[in-house]
Amino acid sequence: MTIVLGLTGGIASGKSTVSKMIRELGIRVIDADVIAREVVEIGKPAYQQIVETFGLDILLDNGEINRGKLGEIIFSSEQKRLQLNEIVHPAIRLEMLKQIEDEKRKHSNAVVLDIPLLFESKLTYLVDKTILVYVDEETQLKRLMQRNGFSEEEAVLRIQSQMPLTEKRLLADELINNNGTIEETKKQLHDILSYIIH
Ligand SMILES: CC(C)(COP(=O)(O)OP(=O)(O)OC[C@H]1O[C@@H](n2cnc3c(N)ncnc32)[C@H](O)[C@@H]1O)[C@@H](O)C(=O)NCCC(=O)NCCS
Ligand SMILES: Nc1ncnc2c1ncn2[C@@H]1O[C@H](COP(=O)(O)OP(=O)(O)OP(=O)(O)O)[C@@H](O)[C@H]1O
Repeated sequence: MTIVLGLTGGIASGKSTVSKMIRELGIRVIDADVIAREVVEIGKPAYQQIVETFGLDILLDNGEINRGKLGEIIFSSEQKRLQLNEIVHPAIRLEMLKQIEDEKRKHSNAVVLDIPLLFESKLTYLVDKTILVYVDEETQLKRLMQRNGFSEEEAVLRIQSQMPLTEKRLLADELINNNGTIEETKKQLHDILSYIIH
């Protein structure tokens, strides 16, 4: 039996940092953000729908989607964000399901889905257990501004487009507090995995 773990968090809460640690243990991680990029490549059905919905202005000179520009649009309008979600989420979900099935066929002990919107998109049915990487609001804002070079306003808009981490904490099976050092986070992860995966 392959156990399917859902790794989630908020924007810049540390999911990628934790998923890298998981990969280092030899466990396969399926990254929803990577899949989200692949399903909107030129020529894919979702690409066409995005251009029809948001117009040619959101394209770069080479025809690819200008992610910075599309981000500005969808993180400042809930209606636009829901429109984009409706276009891309079904394709992301299908691809994630396919990759989970691949891993089950290989009889791996465990596979991890790294997916920021696990709770918002009600996708917990895909996984056996959920692990939340959380930080306090101040740390989240600071790390997001630093990593992406966003102004406070841009960073706040993105954080507010997701379910608050305080709410996600009530929904998750396991919690990793990532306010501290990388080593402290790694220890929590190892403790959780050694208890879940035998
Ligand atoms: C708007 C886009 C083009 C911005 O691209 P960009 O390269 O700047 O950011 P990236 O994709 O790396 O996402 C960064 C983080 O933003 C957050 N985020 C992304 N999309 C959304 C969304 N629709 N709602 C809430 N938060 C989101 C997530 O925490 C994600 O980890 C891109 O995020 C996108 O296509 N989003 C829609 C698909 C989606 O929902 N992805 C989230 C995982 S399923
Ligand atoms: N414990 C930590 N101490 C200091 N910095 C950290 C820690 N954990 C993560 N970071 C930094 O915070 C930023 C956000 O972390 P990371 O990219 O892992 O978040 P994420 O949840 O994957 O983000 P996203 O939702 O945008 O994909 C990165 O710049 C990362 O290097």
